[in-house]
Amino acid sequence: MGFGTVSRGGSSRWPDQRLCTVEMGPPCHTSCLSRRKSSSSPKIKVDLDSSTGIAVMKFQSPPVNSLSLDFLTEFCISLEKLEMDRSCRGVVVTSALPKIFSAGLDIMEMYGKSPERCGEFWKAVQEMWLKLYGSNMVTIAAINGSSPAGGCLMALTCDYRIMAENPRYGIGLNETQLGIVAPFWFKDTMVNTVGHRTTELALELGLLYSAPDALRLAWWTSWCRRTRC
Ligand SMILES: CC/C=C\C/C=C\C/C=C\CC/C=C/CC(=O)SCCNC(=O)CCNC(=O)[C@H](O)C(C)(C)COP(=O)(O)OP(=O)(O)OC[C@H]1O[C@@H](n2cnc3c(N)ncnc32)[C@H](O)[C@@H]1OP(=O)(O)O
Repeated sequence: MGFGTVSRGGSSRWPDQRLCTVEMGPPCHTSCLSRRKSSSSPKIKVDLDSSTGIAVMKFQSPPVNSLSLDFLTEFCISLEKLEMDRSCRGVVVTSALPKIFSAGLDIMEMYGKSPERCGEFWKAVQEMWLKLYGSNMVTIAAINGSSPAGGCLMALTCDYRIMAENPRYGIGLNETQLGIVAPFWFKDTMVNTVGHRTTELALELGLLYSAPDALRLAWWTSWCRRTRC
């Protein structure tokens, strides 16, 4: 499947300044509650605070938030709904599970399935990327756990990234370590963030980075010491 032109940002919902901090705590006052809209699908929970215009999209698909066809479909529908809500200016994607942001593409979707099902799955992967990359909202990945391969793609596709520091959390396009090749547009998304040389090395070796190492290579807008964002 080819790609059309992707528009990125360019709406009044974009702030002029780079966004460096994200308020992710509970509502400060009960009056805030009335301005919160929540929706939940089996794998994704969305909370939109209309007073700030910030939505938090939490992945809740145990054990590892793998990107199955169902997950990707729910993700695209949730993002579309936020896109249509003019009160929403930005969205934070994060995980409700401990230790895992997303394990990437669901391996079980790529094994023993019919060509039709494979086609549907692959289209959903591309759709996720197109919708996230082309979003008019400010998109932020709050990476509170491991994020290999497709999980890393999702984070790289956002405008900004913040990662929790924990030596057990790794992020990267590690497909080479798995004996598969990262598709060219996975690679391009990484090049856009960290440049050619770093991407070349990372993909050749299938590297997973810790938060401080990734920060050194300019992956992040910010990082935090708390293990849970
Ligand atoms: C169909 C395609 C058709 C056309 C496309 C054409 C071309 C495209 C070709 C190739 C695509 C290339 C792109 C690939 C991108 C990807 O994302 S591939 C997926 C890569 N991800 C991984 O390999 C992740 C592997 N998992 C881990 O490293 C660890 O599980 C993780 C660090 C995430 C968590 O570790 P831990 O907390 O110790 O948990 P466990 O390892 O014990 O795992 C718990 C259970 O979760 C299952 N699981 C883990 N990862 C996945 C996954 N990606 N998909 C499905 N299931 C997963 C794991 O098996 C355990 O299950 P169990 O409890 O044993 O039942």
